[in-house]
Amino acid sequence: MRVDVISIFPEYFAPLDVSLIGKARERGILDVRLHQLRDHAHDVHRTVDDTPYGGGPGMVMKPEPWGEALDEVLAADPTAPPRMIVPTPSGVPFTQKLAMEYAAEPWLLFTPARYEGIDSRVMAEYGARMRVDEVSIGDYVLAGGEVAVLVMIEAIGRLLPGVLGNVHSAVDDSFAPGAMENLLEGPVYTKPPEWRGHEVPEILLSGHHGRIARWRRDQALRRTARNRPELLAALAPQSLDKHDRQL
Ligand SMILES: Oc1ccccc1-c1ccno1
Repeated sequence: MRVDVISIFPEYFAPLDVSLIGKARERGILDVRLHQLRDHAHDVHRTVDDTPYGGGPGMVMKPEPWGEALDEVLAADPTAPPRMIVPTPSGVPFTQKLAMEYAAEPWLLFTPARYEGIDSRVMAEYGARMRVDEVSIGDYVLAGGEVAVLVMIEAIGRLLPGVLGNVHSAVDDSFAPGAMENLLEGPVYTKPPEWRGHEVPEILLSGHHGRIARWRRDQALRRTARNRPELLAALAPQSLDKHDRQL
């Protein structure tokens, strides 16, 4: 997968050089290319923003630098454009389902904005040429979209074939399709069996895989009921068995 990011702070993406995503890049699974938006602002101050038409607080990102930067990226393959993702508090929710959809794409283009956002004519111009998604990573306001892009690249990148060492990790994720879909993951334990007087639940040392799976599902249901009751309410009734309903 190719991923292009246009930003005035490309240095924000240094974390993509390390750990899981860094290794995926080294192995050629992920090809991340960063572009400095200011290289496409040609005045002496390399200006990328201006005051909003109609008044109001803050500044809006000018269309010209974005247009030049986007045209340069798209020139790589004009016949098969990327999917453009615009992080914004006003976007559709970024979910595991959307991450899986994006993980199937050959080319993604992220356009993190600062200030009050990008002049809307940019999305109108490029929306006529390719799929442009406005996406939110949550109901809060950031100083800019770079952190949102980091979140999305990690969530998408870990789903690419060959990135996760243990294929089951992605399948067993919270929110991944399957038996635990829309349930939060329960508690996890590792050695030592006792630590500061806290013992590992006996069932996990029993070797009874069926009972262990049942215990883990119970713990997932309890944690989901406690922390995200709306997810439990949204579960299809047939996805809860007789035992689940007794909890
Ligand atoms: O708060 C933001 C500011 C700029 C770009 C994106 C965001 C955002 C907030 C939540 N998801 O995206």
